Amino acid sequence: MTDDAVRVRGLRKSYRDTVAVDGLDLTIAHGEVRALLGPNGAGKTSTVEILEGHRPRDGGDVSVLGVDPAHAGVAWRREIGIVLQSTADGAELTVAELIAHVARYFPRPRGLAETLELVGLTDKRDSRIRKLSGGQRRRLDVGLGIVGRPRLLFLDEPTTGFDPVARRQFWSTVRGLDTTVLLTTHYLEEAEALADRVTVIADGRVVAEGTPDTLGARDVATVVWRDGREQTADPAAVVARLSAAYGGQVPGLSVVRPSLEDVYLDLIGGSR
Ligand SMILES: Nc1ncnc2c1ncn2[C@@H]1O[C@H](COP(=O)(O)OP(=O)(O)OP(=O)(O)O)[C@@H](O)[C@H]1O
Repeated sequence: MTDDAVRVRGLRKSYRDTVAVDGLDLTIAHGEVRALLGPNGAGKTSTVEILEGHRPRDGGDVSVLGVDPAHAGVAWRREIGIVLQSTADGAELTVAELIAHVARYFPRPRGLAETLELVGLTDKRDSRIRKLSGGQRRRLDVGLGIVGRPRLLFLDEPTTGFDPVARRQFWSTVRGLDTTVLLTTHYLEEAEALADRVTVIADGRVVAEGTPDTLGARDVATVVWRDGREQTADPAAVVARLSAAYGGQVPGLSVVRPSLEDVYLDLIGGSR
């Protein structure tokens, strides 16, 4: 086992004249939840499909669970869980039947009850798949992705079309998993809720990487008061200083931190 679940160096992929991935580096530690963010066409899907072994690359080094996906076999594939954007097939089967069916492909699958519990579908075990709501189908997709106990789970825009309640339920499902996760999403809130680290991609390259709290100098706050403003990583100290200077209340005081969306839009600004 290598130290990292994913290690990518100088990844390149072009489609005819379009450079989709342009020298991308990515390292994901075991157990980490990593979010991949970027505008439409940034190269996220191309990158993820190369990591999944579903797309050939033009250049660069790729190691996923210690193996090059371009030459990986069945044993490696069983350690990978993939939840695509499409929804589950098998509309006439029940939830339990489909999960049990998929479980047979794996050497040591999770039990049916545990899988249903993890994705919040225990009540739906005997429902036909065609009768599930969109959000329930998506949870079933995740159930199918984790039933084989993958060491690495790919989630591609997992909550597109979810209502806010279903989205939060889904987030708690993902937080309950004990596996490395690579998540692509267009929801900044989702990245903030789930990811240990965030990688922002634009034009096929990494433009920023960090924790959701510190990405793009997000930990720098602006202290504004009636007579001035100051940027600082320690707003409490600035407020204490001002308070002493004004002898108590600081007139017109506010402390503002950029949202993850603010820093994200700033980071990709040049690529649009
Ligand atoms: N099969 C393909 N043939 C030709 N060009 C492609 C193909 N797949 C992707 N591209 C192009 O490669 C670039 C990167 O696309 P990719 O799908 O990797 O981006 P993405 O970040 O996943 O975008 P989105 O957020 O829209 O899903 C785009 O310019 C896209 O048009």
